[in-house]
Amino acid sequence: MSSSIIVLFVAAATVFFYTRRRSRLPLPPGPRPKFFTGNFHQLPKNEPWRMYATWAESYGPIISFRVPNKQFIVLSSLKSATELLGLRATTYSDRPRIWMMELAKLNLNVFNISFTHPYFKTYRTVLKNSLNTRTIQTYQSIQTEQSRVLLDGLHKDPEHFAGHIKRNTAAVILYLAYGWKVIDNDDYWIRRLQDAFESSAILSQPGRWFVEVMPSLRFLPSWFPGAGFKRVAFQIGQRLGRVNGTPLNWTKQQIQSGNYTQSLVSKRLLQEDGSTVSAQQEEIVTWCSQEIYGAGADTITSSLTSFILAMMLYPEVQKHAQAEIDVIVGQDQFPAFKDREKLPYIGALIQELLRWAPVTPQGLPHHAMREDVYEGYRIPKGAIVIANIFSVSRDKEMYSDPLEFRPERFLGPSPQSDPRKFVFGFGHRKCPGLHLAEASLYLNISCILAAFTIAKQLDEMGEEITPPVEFENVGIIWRPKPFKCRFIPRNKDLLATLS
Ligand code: HEM
Repeated sequence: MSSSIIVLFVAAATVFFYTRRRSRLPLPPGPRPKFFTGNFHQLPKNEPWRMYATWAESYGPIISFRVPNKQFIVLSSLKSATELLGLRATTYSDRPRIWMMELAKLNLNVFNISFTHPYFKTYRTVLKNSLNTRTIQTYQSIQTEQSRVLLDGLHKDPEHFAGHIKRNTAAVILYLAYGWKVIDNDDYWIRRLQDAFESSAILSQPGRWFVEVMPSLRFLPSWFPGAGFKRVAFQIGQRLGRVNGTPLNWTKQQIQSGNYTQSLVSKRLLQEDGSTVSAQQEEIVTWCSQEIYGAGADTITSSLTSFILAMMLYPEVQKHAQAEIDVIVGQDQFPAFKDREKLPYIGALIQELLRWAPVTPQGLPHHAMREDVYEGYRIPKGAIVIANIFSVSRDKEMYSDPLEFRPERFLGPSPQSDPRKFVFGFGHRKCPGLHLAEASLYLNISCILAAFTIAKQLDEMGEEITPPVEFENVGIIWRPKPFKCRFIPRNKDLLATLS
């Protein structure tokens, strides 16, 4: 009896002292907060990752700051991001709660869903099954078809190159998600989905909604003065729900008619014995298919637009890549998927593109599910943990002259660190679309380089105009600001095969 009491006493004392020791540990260093508002006043509305990078220069690779009701930890080195978000994934794979998303009833979407929600694992399985390296091979024919449409658009209407790129990425995703074939530039669904996703981005806009600072406000009735945020959330939620149900219902009708194309939705809804799936399974398919559009279209579009900008600014890189294509593929055909392994410079160019212009410079926020200790610092339970992909991509110890676009850095006997270790995120939340993204980038980039030379615009005197290299963020996506360029055909015979 007495020995059990001693054991219990020792255990309790150990827990007590250990917890005290942990909670006495300091938070990672960071800018001095104000008493009530924390560091809110220092956070810019746009490109916050630049501010985090500046702080990291003063305070080191692990920093902390706070805004009312939220503690942030920002990881600016590959080591810290990998060790926490990757190696300790069971602690860091949750997402922070966004109350406006919950009020709009959008919290079950793939990006926001809690790691502990029973749907989480099923989402990842559905996405993995549709986006793994083997399955994406079945999308090669639609990718090739849409790549030809893109080249044709760039040839006939180069001024609107951004629109052609957008159509290309959206068309591939709508096809693989729903079996829907885009046949013109002004596709009804692309317009509606785009519109819906852009309007929903304001729900998670940092600093916009006071309810994120004072969550108890969510209990106010929507008619109450000052509860306008609830009406906004409700309206956006309703609107998105209506838009998102439409393509899924279309696929269901196609399945019922017996005349349908295999897609993520059809594979999930169609039981082998012909029976219908449960409402819960249908809900899972609805979220997964709509989020594939939300996640896939804008990201690849941003990267392809950055590619056009980089080729215009670095003509010697462009020439090198074109020379590789000409030698390996020849000048009488477009590069195909079968040529991918034989084009190492194109592979390195894509790595450099992902590093030089990271599509999501601060990824998506992770959430600490329990208190943790790292390098002598305390990471409190509930902290929002951000991997600053932007800082890592500009880390001078990993990348010499990081602002330069230099694919060579990934070639030769001692290549620099592969950016795919961080640009697609970490741990159990790592991007499930990375293989599809890389395949799309490969095909479109190699075909564009085979067909055109991308060049700067000319002024009235025939002199080249160098546009400023300016990026903007739309939600979490970073993309070049609109710019002009020329697509000079390299091979008229090859382009003639498009018509
Ligand atoms: C260049 C293209 C892309 C980049 C750079 C990119 C990057 C990322 C990053 C950084 C995350 C957050 C990971 C984390 O939380 O640690 C993410 C999540 C995600 N991505 Fe991508 N992505 C790209 C393309 C795609 C594509 C094409 C798809 C689908 C077809 C896709 C689907 C998703 C989904 C569903 C998530 C949410 C995963 C979750 O929260 O569990 N992404 N992506």
